[in-house]
Amino acid sequence: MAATGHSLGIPEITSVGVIGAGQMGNGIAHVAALAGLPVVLVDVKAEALDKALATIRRNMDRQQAKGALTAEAKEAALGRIRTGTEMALLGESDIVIEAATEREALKLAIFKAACPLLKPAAILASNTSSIPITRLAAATDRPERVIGMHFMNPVPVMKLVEVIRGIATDEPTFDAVLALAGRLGKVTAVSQDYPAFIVNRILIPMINEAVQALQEGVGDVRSIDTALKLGANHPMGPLELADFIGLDTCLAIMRVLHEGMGDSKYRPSPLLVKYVEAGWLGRKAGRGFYDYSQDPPKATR
Ligand SMILES: CC(=O)CC(=O)SCCNC(=O)CCNC(=O)[C@H](O)C(C)(C)COP(=O)(O)OP(=O)(O)OC[C@H]1O[C@@H](n2cnc3c(N)ncnc32)[C@H](O)[C@@H]1OP(=O)(O)O
Ligand SMILES: NC(=O)C1=CN([C@@H]2O[C@H](COP(=O)(O)OP(=O)(O)OC[C@H]3O[C@@H](n4cnc5c(N)ncnc54)[C@H](OP(=O)(O)O)[C@@H]3O)[C@@H](O)[C@H]2O)C=CC1
Repeated sequence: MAATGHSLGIPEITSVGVIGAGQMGNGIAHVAALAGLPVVLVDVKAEALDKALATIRRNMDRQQAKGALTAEAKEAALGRIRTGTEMALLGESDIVIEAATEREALKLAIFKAACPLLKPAAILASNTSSIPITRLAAATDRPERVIGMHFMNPVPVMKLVEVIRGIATDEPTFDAVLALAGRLGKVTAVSQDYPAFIVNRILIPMINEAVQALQEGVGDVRSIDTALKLGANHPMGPLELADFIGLDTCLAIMRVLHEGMGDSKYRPSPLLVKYVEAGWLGRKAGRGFYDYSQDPPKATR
């Protein structure tokens, strides 16, 4: 492990820990392992880890089929990923990137539990979509080494990492994370620590508006998605994208915006709330605005 030589002694990042093996956690593990970094992926459920490893292999197979990856490079990358349900496994990681469910109380509990197990110099990053980094940092023993490292979904494909400094985040931590993002082949955009940062401050209210338009009957699911795909050249319609992100995550982000900005223009659409209450969370649940038990998926309204 090479030292960077700055006064706080934060090491150059040569190993990565990831907490939460859902769609984002598996993507972050994927790109870090492909960049040659040893990765430890931790989740509360062993089944989530098995599923994540299968997803990573499937996505790497796809890259191999396209000629972007050799079989040897794929096996080497997969061999760099260790998984487990114990957070103590993160004790050797230079950076730990938290990618658990978008719930502030859960993230605060994870940060509190993780700190005593990490190297004193380890950076603690959150992939949160919306929760203030300063608030998460304040729950730790190292607020200067806490930072937002917000990857986009699907991580292996999307170029951007949004980097968010909390009020206490120091320069070496910021620099180390910019360097890591570069090593992962990503381009960074720096956001101030305001609710939902840049991408989701703009993207999620658009999705919420699409759900509101659906609720009001302005158009059905297909009309709304077709309108934005062909009318604004979006790769996915807003309802298809909401299903892809996860409706629980979209709702959690709208709630952070609503509370954090104190402005009624951010109120979540009641129909979005109803879908989440029904457990229709999108692709990961098999049903959201589309029903994925059918091929092609069938619009639900
Ligand atoms: C909520 C938050 O906090 C922040 C967010 O992330 S918001 C969400 C941001 N993401 C988006 O907006 C995604 C919008 N959608 C898209 O860009 C595209 O639909 C998509 C890239 C996901 C898929 O594109 P597509 O053309 O429909 O599908 P497909 O042709 O199968 O895939 C395009 C490429 O991505 C690759 N790909 C797709 N999913 C992949 C995955 N999970 N892993 C690895 N590669 C993947 C494909 O192999 C293909 O690669 P090539 O270009 O080398 O051929
Ligand atoms: N979905 C998206 O498009 C994007 C999401 N994000 C952010 O990334 C984070 C993860 O989102 P996403 O991957 O979509 O969510 P998922 O629901 O796919 O995955 C979250 C994972 O975290 C696990 N988890 C829950 N509690 C713990 C815990 N205490 N310790 C370890 N793991 C835990 C969950 O397990 P279980 O299922 O058992 O609860 C699940 O496996 C969120 O903060 C989200 O806002 C950021 C960018 C894009």
